[in-house]
Amino acid sequence: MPEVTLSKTDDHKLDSTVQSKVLTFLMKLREDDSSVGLHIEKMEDQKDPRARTGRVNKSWRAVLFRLDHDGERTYVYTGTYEHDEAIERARTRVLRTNPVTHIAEIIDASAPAVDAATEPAHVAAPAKKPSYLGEHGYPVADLISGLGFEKADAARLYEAESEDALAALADGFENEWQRLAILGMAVGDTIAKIRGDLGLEVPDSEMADEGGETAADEERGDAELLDALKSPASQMQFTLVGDDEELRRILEEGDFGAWRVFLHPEQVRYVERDFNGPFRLTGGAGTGKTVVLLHRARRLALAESGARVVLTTFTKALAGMLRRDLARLDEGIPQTSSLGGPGVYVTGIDALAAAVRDRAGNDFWSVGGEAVFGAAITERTSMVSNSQGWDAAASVLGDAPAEITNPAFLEAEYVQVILPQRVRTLSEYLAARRPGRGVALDRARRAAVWAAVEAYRTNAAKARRLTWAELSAMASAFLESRAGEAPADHVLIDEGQDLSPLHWQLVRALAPAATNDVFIAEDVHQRIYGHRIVLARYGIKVVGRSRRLTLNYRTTHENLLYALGVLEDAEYIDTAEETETSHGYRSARRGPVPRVIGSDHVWEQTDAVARTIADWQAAGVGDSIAILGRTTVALKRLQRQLDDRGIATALYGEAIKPGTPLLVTMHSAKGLEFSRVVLFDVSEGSVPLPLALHGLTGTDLEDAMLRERSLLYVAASRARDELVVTWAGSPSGLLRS
Ligand SMILES: Nc1ncnc2c1ncn2[C@@H]1O[C@H](COP(=O)(O)OP(=O)(O)OP(=O)(O)O)[C@@H](O)[C@H]1O
Repeated sequence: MPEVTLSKTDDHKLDSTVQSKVLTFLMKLREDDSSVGLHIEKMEDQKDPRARTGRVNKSWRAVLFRLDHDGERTYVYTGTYEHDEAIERARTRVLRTNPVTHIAEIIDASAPAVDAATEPAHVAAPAKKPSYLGEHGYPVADLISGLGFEKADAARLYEAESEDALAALADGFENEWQRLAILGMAVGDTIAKIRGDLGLEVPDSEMADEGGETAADEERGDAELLDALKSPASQMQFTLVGDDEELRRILEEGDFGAWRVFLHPEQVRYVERDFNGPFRLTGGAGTGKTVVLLHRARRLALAESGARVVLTTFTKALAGMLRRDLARLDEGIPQTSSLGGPGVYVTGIDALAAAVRDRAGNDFWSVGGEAVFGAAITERTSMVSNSQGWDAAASVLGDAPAEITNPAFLEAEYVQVILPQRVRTLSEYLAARRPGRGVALDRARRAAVWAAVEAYRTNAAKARRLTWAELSAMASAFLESRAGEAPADHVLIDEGQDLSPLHWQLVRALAPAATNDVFIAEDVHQRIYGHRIVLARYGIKVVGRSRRLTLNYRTTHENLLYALGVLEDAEYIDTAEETETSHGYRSARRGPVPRVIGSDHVWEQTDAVARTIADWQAAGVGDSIAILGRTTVALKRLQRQLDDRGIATALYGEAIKPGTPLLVTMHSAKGLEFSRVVLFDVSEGSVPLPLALHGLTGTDLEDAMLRERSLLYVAASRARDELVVTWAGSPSGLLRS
């Protein structure tokens, strides 16, 4: 039975009847390639002796390459085309191992070859106009002997006069590695970095000579090619199919399922590598961090039977998506619904604290109470948000300065200082360190704050309520008291930037320090909850153990630039206390420049939104449209107004007819993506939301402003293809002029 390796194709764009014929064809091929009806045929004058076509139906042909080794046969399927085009491709394309990088690639051997005698340096000489690559220190010889470009291709790239022109050329190249290398050069990566990103370990001395003869490479053995197909850089484009079901899924899902199969070599590295302690993967919105986490969770769960893997994130909704996507990735991954059980336990971080409580039984209230409150407490029956109860507690402070009577200040002090340090008495509070807290507190002020804390705790005890932050603190304390009985071997965290100190303490207590104990995906630019924190303070040391992903899979280049523009003018410090940069992000896809529509009046803005949606729907893009707004109230009002204009929409979470545009708050949009997005009412007075800044001063105010900026970035980075931003009156100060 032959094996089939699929290359990334555009087959999902084919008519569905042709697609189903392709599936039947490939299933038959896997069964028996000599079966009548497949018509596996060679071409006249074909450039690659391995090339074949196969009959999908009367008008369509599959283009294949046949490899034989050790009595085994493998077909590399490269797509289905109309008869004549298929014949032409099979005649002219060569599947080979790149002589420099050993990546498997498909080249067009009909392209006129550049004279082999031409010195590489002279290839670029005819370009009289300024060359972007030339001016940015990429010698043409390096493109050829460092990255493996053909001379003719290197010459073509040298003709690009700007970064944009260079990036635009990427689309015309047939192989993933070529497109990524070009995008890398467009954003200024060195050749060494590009090689590193592609996972090319071959030392320079082992590379082929500059301009090595490609004809000789065509004759390399099938065995070598089969080997090359397995390299990480080749696996971005080629995948060996395990069974017919997998074959069907890959063909049907096309681009949407690509994340399951065609990982970037860097993603593969972070999935496969073992780390001796915590590791942090950073990267902008859409750079595939969650995809790495999902694959890594699978890897860890399947590597060792009985492994207990916890996969967690900030919200319940995001955890639900992780659970769904893990099953999508591989139904065979054992998922467990109980903490401490073998398999992957996927849940939100607060639910994780609740799982520790439920597993612990009565001891939880005595051990946790003692550690956090100074004495055992009786069971609390009502779980409430961290903000609840501070208004009443603040009232005991009478006419103390506004800085410390502000409920948001008190809540932050409690969650960032008092609970993480398990401060139980006034004297402990007087001695507590308050790093990163802007408002200075002398003895008298600390005593006043402590009085508010005591009132808060007394009120909560009476009402038998507990906040999620307190629950986390108690859960960590409980786990610490049971050293040697930790319920997890590996904890993987998504959206790490949003977790609070108490969450990190919980993470630390869940899995003992060991190989692959903690793996964090985070993007500090997307911190929309909580405060700036330093991980090392909570026993998680990631300094020097952090890497960054830069290739954006989600949005077009144009949308990416726009979203990144929102971050300009602000400084972001990450959890390892390093300044986060947005430098080097790139996207392989192109699309229209985002449109900003300003209106004098609110009703004009609504008209503009209605027109935009109607245009998209008229153009047949009914699917995957979202309108993102700052608050649910504003979105509900807009929904009524759009309804009056004949545009039906649905609030996110409601059962809807497929194709209905969704109204989503910017917060809920985290983790989602849509083809077309309207960012609604990014006006002064709406974004930042005055209520989110109310009463805050000093660092708390700065932090809240940063969160508002991040929220806009999160929202802008949800659009895959098209982005429209609207405002009324005056634009938000967070929008770029
Ligand atoms: N190797 C890949 N091939 C194709 N698509 C990919 C790949 N990796 C990720 N994607 C797709 O890119 C999009 C973004 O991926 P993902 O959600 O993992 O990014 P992220 O970095 O976690 O984003 P965010 O920070 O915005 O949540 C998803 O649609 C995902 O399926």
